[in-house]
Amino acid sequence: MSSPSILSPPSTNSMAMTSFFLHSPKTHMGISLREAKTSFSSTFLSLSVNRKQGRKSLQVRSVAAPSEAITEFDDMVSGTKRKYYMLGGKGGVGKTSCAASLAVKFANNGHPTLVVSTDPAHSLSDSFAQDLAGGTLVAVEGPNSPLYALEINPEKAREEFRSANQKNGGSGIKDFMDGMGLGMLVEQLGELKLGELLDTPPPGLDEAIAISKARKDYSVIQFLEQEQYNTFTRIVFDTAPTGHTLRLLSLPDFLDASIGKILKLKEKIASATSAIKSVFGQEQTQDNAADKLKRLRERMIKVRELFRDTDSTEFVIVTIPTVMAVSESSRLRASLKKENVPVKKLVVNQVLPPSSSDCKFCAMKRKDQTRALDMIRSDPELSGLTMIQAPLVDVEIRGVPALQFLGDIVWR
Ligand SMILES: Nc1ncnc2c1ncn2[C@@H]1O[C@H](COP(=O)(O)OP(=O)(O)OP(=O)(O)O)[C@@H](O)[C@H]1O
Repeated sequence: MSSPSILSPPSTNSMAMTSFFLHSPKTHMGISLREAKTSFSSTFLSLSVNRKQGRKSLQVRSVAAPSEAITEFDDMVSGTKRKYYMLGGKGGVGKTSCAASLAVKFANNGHPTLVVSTDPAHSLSDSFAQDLAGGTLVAVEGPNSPLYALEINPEKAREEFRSANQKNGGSGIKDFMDGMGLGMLVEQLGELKLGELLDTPPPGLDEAIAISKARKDYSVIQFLEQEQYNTFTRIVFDTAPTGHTLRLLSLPDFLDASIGKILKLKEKIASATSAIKSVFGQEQTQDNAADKLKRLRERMIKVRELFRDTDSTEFVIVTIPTVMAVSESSRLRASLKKENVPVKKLVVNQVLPPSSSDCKFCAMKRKDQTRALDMIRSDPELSGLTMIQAPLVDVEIRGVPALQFLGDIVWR
């Protein structure tokens, strides 16, 4: 089965018109652009086929159906206050495609947007068909408003962390933690044998590194605090598969608790040293370490609040219609609930579109998917979420035009 390739740049007018040149028109299993017209009812896709240089030019115009005057996407796109969208779910279900298509759609709707991948197995570069590696902000070409992407590499950062940790005297750790924007923590905890503490990294540290990134300019805290990021009104996270994401989300709590304990210890040590020093008549050297730690703790609380703030943050679960993926999504939703992370939507990706001429394989597959969709409807964790069904399409979703096409189907 040969995949059609997308060769043309997108049309960028406000009617969400997408123009594709397709080599082959459709396959049996996935939705062809023509089938999209009848399958996913709240968007009407009016298609016209032109002959141009021997290829078919297909124009897709999407118009909101009257019954959906206020759509889910209207809600997501409205307002210039910054919003964070975190997309997560089981490996391979389409998190990156959905996150990238959402970012493109935000940018095409006037939002300067940043899309960040915290998945160790990055596929943002593949998804945008552009090299985004290197751990710095890279401009994505194509959308109407600025769209930047950032791939954070936790594996590499962890290696840096370990080798830094093995250096003598703790300066390596200090340099590395400085790079992560946590240098202050090292300075203040120098006498508490931080090296030993860091030698046995607590759960969630990988994610701390991933999220704070080797360059402090790109840590989540920086996104919150630095003026230069004020321009981004939408930040979309393509998160790592479920387990990593949960650890990441519980991290602010973990750090909060750890810093709380360290603070108490620090205060005890400070009062003990000051008692000794006063006996020997030395000047009291109680530094403001405790204050600094308190400030760090407050910043961590800010991050935690961000994850839990229903006004600014939403975690979108992405799944596919299989029993295994649905079961995992249900567990993810339960864990997110426990963490008080707001979840409203469930994207069910790769749903077979209706067809009057199913082959045996397609009919079986459809039956399977119907069972999984029913499972979602009766699942106590998932049934309350808004279900967004995204069709299995017959083109590989790569590059801005394809992402724009997917975005116009999924995010309505
Ligand atoms: N609706 C769809 N129709 C057809 N193909 C799709 C669809 N959604 C995603 N894909 C394809 O599925 C593959 C996996 O998608 P993607 O990389 O977005 O998943 P992921 O969940 O981010 O994966 P990972 O967990 O490995 O990062 C890609 O080749 C992508 O093009």
